[in-house]
Amino acid sequence: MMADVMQSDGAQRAAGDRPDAVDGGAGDDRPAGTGTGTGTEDSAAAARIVAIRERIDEIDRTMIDLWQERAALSQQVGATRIASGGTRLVLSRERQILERFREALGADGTQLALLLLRAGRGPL
Ligand SMILES: O=C(O)C(=O)C[C@]1(C(=O)O)C=C[C@@H](O)C=C1
Repeated sequence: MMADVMQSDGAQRAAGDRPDAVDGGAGDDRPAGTGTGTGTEDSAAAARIVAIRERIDEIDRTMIDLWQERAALSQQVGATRIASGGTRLVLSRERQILERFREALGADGTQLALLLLRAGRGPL
């Protein structure tokens, strides 16, 4: 939550008039730790945000677990291949993965897949 902004005429700007304001950002001059941290002073909206955030946090935990599992599996594949005299990388496979993420998520998918690949096999 941000404190309402006092205008030069002494009026306070309404919450809906500052959609670009940032809770905890540069213009937020309230003491640290005050407010609900939801970005709104409307209690019903704040409660809904807190409820939705529970699922967001659950999704984030799952994604972190999956990220770590994938990296470990990728390292196992690499170690298996190198131990058998094979190559460290298989670029044709990496291209398939990059394409899969690009098709599903667009340009951000490509960036995500690059990070995912680096987490497993290390930097190129
Ligand atoms: O599938 C493989 O062959 C892997 O080694 C795994 C992986 C990946 O993280 O997906 C990592 C490195 C390779 O260049 C290609 C793909």
